[in-house]
Order: sequence, then structure tokens, then C-alpha cells
Amino acid sequence: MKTENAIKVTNIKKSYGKKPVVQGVSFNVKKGEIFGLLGPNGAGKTTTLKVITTLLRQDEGTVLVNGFNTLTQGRKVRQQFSITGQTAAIDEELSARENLLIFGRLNGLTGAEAQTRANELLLDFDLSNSADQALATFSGGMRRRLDLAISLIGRPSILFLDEPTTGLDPRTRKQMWQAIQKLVSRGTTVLLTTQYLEEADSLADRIALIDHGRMITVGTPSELKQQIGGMQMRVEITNRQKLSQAEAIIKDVLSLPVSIDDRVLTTLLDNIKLQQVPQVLAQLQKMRISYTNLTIGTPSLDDVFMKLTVGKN
Ligand SMILES: Nc1ncnc2c1ncn2[C@@H]1O[C@H](COP(=O)(O)OP(=O)(O)OP(=O)(O)O)[C@@H](O)[C@H]1O
Repeated sequence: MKTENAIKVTNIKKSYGKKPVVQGVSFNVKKGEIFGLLGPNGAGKTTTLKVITTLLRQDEGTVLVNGFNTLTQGRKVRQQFSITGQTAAIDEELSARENLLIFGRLNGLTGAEAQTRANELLLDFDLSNSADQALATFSGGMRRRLDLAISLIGRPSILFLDEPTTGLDPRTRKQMWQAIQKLVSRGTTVLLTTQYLEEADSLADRIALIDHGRMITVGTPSELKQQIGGMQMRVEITNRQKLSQAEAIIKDVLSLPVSIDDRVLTTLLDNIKLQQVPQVLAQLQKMRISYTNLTIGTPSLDDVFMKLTVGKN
């Protein structure tokens, strides 16, 4: 079946008992893109993922995966994708290669095909050098990469990654990102859930922000950043005692709310207010309030997240 969307989610709702957990979520994932489902704890990301992957049945709405309906064509749907983090069956006593061979055979490959595929995947995920070591000696990052490799044995067209880098250190996390980008460059569509804004920002082509089971917004990372308004000014004041004085100056000159985090004052600026920044600086200088850092730039995805979900949890 030819469809432009790998995944089409239309108005799905799901409650546990009387508790609504997903309350009308809709989005499409285009073929070949990395789509991020982003939201705070308990937002409904995992539940949405379970509905798409047929582990749960939604109460309302439809989900099409490569055109197949999750409610009526579950088996066809399950042939379209793979999920990582589900390889609890990995055998610790065996090596990475042996595990790949077993999963290859389980996926219906012949012995020779499984060997070839295992070699390709070991190479792709930088595991060739440690391929024959017992898994017990593997680091967290190596395990995640093996997990990713195993989920790709059957060459799925869609891959679901549920919080793929939770608990990894920053360096290992970057290695995982590279591995994910590599497989997308070969045509796999990826839907990932994450609580890390940085991860969504650097990996996802588009992001759906969900909170309390509702879609708050969807767009590219830069579209989301634009949603909360043009630019952002951050001033780090040298002397903490002058903080409230500096805050008063910014509020007075720009007539805008100011948020404070430690010694940093942050204000969101539209184009008109942006022109008035020199007046703020002049006032600070006049009052002998010095600063150690000053930036004006687009807000981070973190700011978008805080602004759109703040106070709701
Ligand atoms: N089997 C269940 N029975 C009852 N409530 C559940 C069940 N599974 C999840 N929930 C509740 O549904 C809500 C959404 O959970 P879900 O796991 O989808 O959120 P999430 O966005 O994936 O959160 P996290 O980032 O913490 O994994 C939470 O309040 C959770 O407590």
C-alpha cells in the first residue's frame, strides 16, 4: 500500500478506568523523517506509543501505520515496525554477535543470511571490535547500540524509540544520536519519545509537544521556538545584590515580564522591544550595574517547553 505518511494518528483517546490519559491526539509522521513526541512525565507519550504499536487499543480515533489500521489490521501493522528497548531476551552469557545471530534466525533469516546481517549491523553500530566479547562486559552505551542493531535485523520501515538515551552520559548519548541519524539516512522512519529537549532539538525533523494527554503544538524545532516570540535577552548580573534593581530597570524600560534564574535575567523580546535594548544597557551602566554575560538570540526549546507546559503540571 502506498501512502505518504508512515503513521497517521487521528484524534485518539484513551482512559485508564475513569482517568483520561490521551485526550484527542492527532499527528502524521512522514516517511523518512524523525518525529519526536516530547512531553513531561505522565504526559501520555508511552500510552500513545502503545496505541500506535497495537499494545493497547484506543477508546476512540484511528491510527494508520503505512496505511494499515491498528484496530482491524494489527498483524499487518506489526510487520511494519520494530521497537527498541524490548530486547529483555538478550542473553548476557553470549556475545553481541551470537545474540544478533539468534535474533536473525528468530526473524526468519537463514544461517548464512543471519551471519551477513550480523556483520553489517556490528559494523554500522561500531561494535565490530567487541563483537565476540560476552555481553556482561558491555557498557550501557554499547548495550543500547546492540539493542538498536537487534531491532533493525528485519529491516523495519518504521522504528519506535522509547526514550533511547535515558541514563546515558552525554558522550554516549551523542553516539546514539549518530547511530539513529545514520539509519534514517538509509530510509527508516523514526518515532521517538523523549524528555530531553536537547535530544528532540538535534534529532527530530518535527516535534509534537504533549502535556496531560493533549497535543499542545507540533512543528519543526525552529517553528516551535518562533511560537514563543522572536528573540530572547539574557543578562547575567555580576553582583547578586543588584539583581532586583536590574530587574526593575528592564521592566521599566521594556514593560515586559522578566524571569530570574540565579543571577540571570531573561526577557522575551518582539521586534519593537529589541530596538530598545540599548536603552536598558544605558540604564544599567548609569546605575553602575555590571554584567558578566549578555546574549540576545532565539530561545531554546527548553524555553518553549517551559512556556507551553509551565504551571500545568
Ligand atoms: N496501566 C495503567 N493504569 C493506570 N494508569 C496508567 C497506566 N499506564 C499509565 N498510566 C497513567 O497514565 C498517565 C500517562 O502515562 P504515560 O506512561 O503514557 O506517560 P509518559 O508521557 O510516557 O510519561 P513518562 O515520561 O513518565 O514515561 C500517567 O499519569 C500514568 O500514571
